[in-house]
Parts: sequence; structure tokens; C-alpha cells
Amino acid sequence: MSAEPILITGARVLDGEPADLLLRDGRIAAVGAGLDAADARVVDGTGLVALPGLVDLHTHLREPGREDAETVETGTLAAARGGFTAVHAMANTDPVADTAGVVEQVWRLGRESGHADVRPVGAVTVGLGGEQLAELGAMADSAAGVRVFSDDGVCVSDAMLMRRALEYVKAFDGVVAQHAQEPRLTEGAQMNEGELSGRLGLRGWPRVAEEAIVARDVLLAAHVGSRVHICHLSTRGSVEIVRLAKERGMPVTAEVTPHHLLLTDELATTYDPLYKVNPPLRTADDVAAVREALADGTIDVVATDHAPHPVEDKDCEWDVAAFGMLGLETALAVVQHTMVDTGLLDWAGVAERMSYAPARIGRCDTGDGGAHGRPLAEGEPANVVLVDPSASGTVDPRASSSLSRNTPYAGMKLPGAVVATFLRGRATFGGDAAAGGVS
Ligand SMILES: NC(=O)N[C@@H](CC(=O)O)C(=O)O
Ligand SMILES: [Zn+2]
Ligand SMILES: [Zn+2]
Repeated sequence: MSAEPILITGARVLDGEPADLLLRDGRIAAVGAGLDAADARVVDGTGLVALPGLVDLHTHLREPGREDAETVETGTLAAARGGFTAVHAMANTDPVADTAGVVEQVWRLGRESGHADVRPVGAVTVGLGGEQLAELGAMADSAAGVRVFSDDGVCVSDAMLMRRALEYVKAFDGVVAQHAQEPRLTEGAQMNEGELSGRLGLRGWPRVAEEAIVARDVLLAAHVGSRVHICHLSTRGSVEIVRLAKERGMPVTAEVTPHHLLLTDELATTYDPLYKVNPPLRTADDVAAVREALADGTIDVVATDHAPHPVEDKDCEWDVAAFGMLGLETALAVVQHTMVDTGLLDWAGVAERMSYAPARIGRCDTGDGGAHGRPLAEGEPANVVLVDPSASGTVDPRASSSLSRNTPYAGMKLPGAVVATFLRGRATFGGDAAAGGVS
């Protein structure tokens, strides 16, 4: 079913002058001033900014296995509310997404949901066990067309396995996304290692446990000539390693999460496990470093690491609580707050880091009609998000589309609002989403 044509009037395309966008048959039919389309439904874009549909490189949808925390349906609804038109679904499900069968199942559930395109991530090792390579080629060749492989949740800590994974994915232009956490250095770790962890009596997670793996893996990637991507980079030292690696032309990309752009380890003083996450919240100095690195392109991408957990896994003592926090619905607001309103990025910079770059890294920026991370130009797929940068709102966890409630931003006032999201010309959020229906 093809959605009705939509004429968005008077929205600023990135940082440009106000213009109209005509969405027809899933594509951007025209961009310009004073467009006219008698058969189109008009969406007033005055005062809004139009961005390309956001692409998340790092989402936990929890299905199959933890449908009490999130499902593909609810997670992609949250994605649409957050302005995302595509999400990469991490492999740490139950069963683990380590076969063509499981990744195809997740991909199919995404198609059925219709709220956002789901790009399954394949596990690097069988069962995330870190011992035996999973069937990477079969996942790549499956209907899901997997290009991103990750054992996220755990680190591929065996250097030989990491090398072999990098060699393997090179054949089909894949990328290994590494959760950089040296396991021996982080046994029982609960929060950033420092004076504060000592004072609070919580076992420390030292920065070097991340940096040692980042350093090893950029060297391995360069040695093999294959792409590595660093998940949720969190320390100044990691920034320095990636910066040096890029100067030397090594094939590395990196992401930072919204929470590592905004929050610090000081929040652990509350002992509220809402602030317990992997890697842990770091210090204000690390926050400054990751913001700078995102601004200058050393860090390529903002990825949410949306990690839903049911109440019983969070509403308990810090030591036994699960790691992770929600992120899809608040990501753009946090990026506006930390990067745009501070003058570090303009909207074109946001489009690069939240749409173009993640789509390129995940290799979903091409393909007839199904591509993401494309500019808002005539002939491109009509994946568009409308943002009101002058709005502001207080985060209410009860209003979330997610099945879980573990947002660290509850009660916080954040700028900006996603007004509407369009996937191939059909409203998946706002813009009268209900009227359009699911095709
Ligand atoms: N980030 C987290 O703290 N948790 C993630 C796993 C991960 O991203 O490492 C999860 O699956 O809950
Ligand atoms: Zn991780
Ligand atoms: Zn994750």
C-alpha cells in the first residue's frame, strides 16, 4: 500500500532556509520553495527543522527472549518517536542472534512492525561465548543481509578470535563492532574506577580496561585491513587512541552514547541503579573529551545503546542490578542539549552523526528504495524527521513507548521535540501517524 502524498511546508532543511518537501510514493518528489500539490496532505513545518531519518547503530530490542523488557514492536515504536527510521538490533537476545535463522526472524519482525526498519546485528561468536566464531557468512547472505557483527554485552577479548572475525567479515564488507571491556580488569566492576568508587564502596571499572581493547583492536584492524567499530566509547584515552589511529589511516569508526555526552559518575552517589550502565558513566573531563571528539569527527556517530530492563532488574541494590538505560526517545534531545545548543554542532553535523555516518558504517545507505542516511534531496527515499528545536519538555517515563521505564532522564527538562517521523513517506510518529496506517 502506498501512503498518501505529503507536503511539508516551510521547514528548514538542516541549517538552510525554509523550504517545502513533497513526499510521494515513498520518495522525496521535490524540495523547494512554494511547492504545490493538490492531492497531498499538508503538514505545516513552520519553525521546524527537517533532518534525514535517524539511524541507530546500537539498539537492544530484546526479542527473542526478553519480551517482558522490550519487543521489536515496542522498541521500533520508541525508535519512531525518537526520530529514527532504522535501528541496528543487537545480538544479545535469547537465543543469541548467531545464526541466519535468528537474524531473519528479527528482520521479519521488524518488517511486520512497520515503525522502523530493523537491521539485525549478528553475533561474532556462538552464544556470545567468545570461543567459536558464529556463522558470519550465512548471516551476511541471509535475507537480513547482516553487515554489523558484535558480541555486545561482552567483549571479544580473545585476540586471535578478533583477528579471525575481522578477516572473515572483510569478504562481504562487514564490520566488527566491539564492546571494549577487558574482562580480567573489570571483574565485578560496578562504576568508573576513581576516588568516588572508593568512597562509595563500589568496585571500580578502570578506563584502561576500555582503552587497552581499543588500542589492540585498531592495531588488529589495520593489520588485517578490515573495519572495526568501537561501541559506546567513554574515555578521553579512547578518544586519543582513535584520533591517532585515524591520523594514521587505520580503518576505525567509533560511537558515543547520549548518556556519555551528558551524565557523569557523580550520579552513582545516589546508589540508584538507573545510573548503572556499561561502560560506566565517567567524569566531567571524559564528557568534555567525547563532546569535543564528536564535534571534530574523531567520534563518527551517536548511538543510543537503548538497553531496556524490567523494573525487577533495576529496582534493587546497585550491585545486583542490570547494566543499561533507555535511549531511543531522548537521544535527539540530549544531542541538541549537549552539542547543538552549546554551539559544538549544527544540524548538518547532527545529520552526519545520527543518520549518514551510522547508515554508511552499517552499509544500509544504498539499495533501491530501502536506503537510509540519504540527503533530503529529490529522488531519495522519503525518510524524514521533523524537529521543533524551540520546544522543551520534561521527561516522563510513563509516556514512553518502551515496555521498560529505566530512563536516567526522568523529570529532567530537555530541549527540542520530535514532531513527526516519516518512513518512506509514511508517518510512523506524529504527522497524523494513525491516519496513514501501517502499510
Ligand atoms: N550497555 C549496557 O549497560 N547494557 C547492554 C549491553 C551493552 O551494551 O554492553 C544491555 O544489553 O543491557
Ligand atoms: Zn556494550
Ligand atoms: Zn549495547
